[in-house]
Amino acid sequence: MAITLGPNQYGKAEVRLVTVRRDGPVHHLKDLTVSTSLRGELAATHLTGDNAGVLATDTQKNTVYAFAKEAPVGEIEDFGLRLARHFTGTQENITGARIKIDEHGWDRIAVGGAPHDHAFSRSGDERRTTAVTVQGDRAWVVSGIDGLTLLKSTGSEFHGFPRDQYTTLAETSDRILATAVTAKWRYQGEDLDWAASHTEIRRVMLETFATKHSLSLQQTLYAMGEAVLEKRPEVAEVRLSLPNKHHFLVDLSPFGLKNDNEVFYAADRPYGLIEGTILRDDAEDPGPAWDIH
Ligand SMILES: O=c1[nH]c(=O)c2[nH]c(=O)[nH]c2[nH]1
Repeated sequence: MAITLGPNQYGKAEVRLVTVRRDGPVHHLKDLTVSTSLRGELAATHLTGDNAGVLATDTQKNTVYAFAKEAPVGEIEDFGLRLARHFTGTQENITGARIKIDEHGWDRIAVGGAPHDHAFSRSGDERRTTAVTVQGDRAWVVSGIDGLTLLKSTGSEFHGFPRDQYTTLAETSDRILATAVTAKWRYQGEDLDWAASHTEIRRVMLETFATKHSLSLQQTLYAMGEAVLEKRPEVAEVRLSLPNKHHFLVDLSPFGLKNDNEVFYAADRPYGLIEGTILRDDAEDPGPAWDIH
């Protein structure tokens, strides 16, 4: 039996980086969680412990902080591309790099109705994300949204599903539909206005969730991805992971009360998990863009 080293990568996970841009009295915050992963000729350290080609994960973390000082961080996609190209361009045996970045939002605190110069409140659970992969001369950018919780209180049905001896779920023509969106979209090209693209993709997905009458969360998932591809030519492929955050009608009959679709129990777990990919049939080869672990 022969044993070999399979695919591997290494890096520093979840480097917490906060920058303050001090342009006069109005400060600008960036709050990022950055993870680096390097790939390449790394057999020696695994097989013999020879670390001559291992750029320490501590150095990778320091590079993130130094880069944040040396130039404005800017959009997360650009920061990721700069870091990835630095690692592959300066370490002989490092041929590939993936930089994952989550951006946490902050809102200015309103004081007397006016946004404060330097006091902020966290925007909530939603994060803007990116995963930049550089392999040789090529780059792939997959950006997205995490933790965007949505709910519609009508305009959702679920019926017509098979019934077997284990089925108890009642058919419904009017239910709450709620989810927490994890979306990832693969860009074609990298000379893009990342922030504007993110804003528009988010808007299209939200509008579709709100306006598409839903016969299943699967149908809503497809509609959201399809709308993004129809409206945003820079996107080749959309992947969505949508937990079905069940809201069960509470049985009020023991109290002599009728529940007219008004009182719900918001279940925590288990939850349905609906996942899917929507893509252009003429999209260019995804390369290593998705092989994320
Ligand atoms: O939109 C839904 N899709 C399902 O596959 C499913 N399964 C289930 O129990 N409820 C729902 N809702």
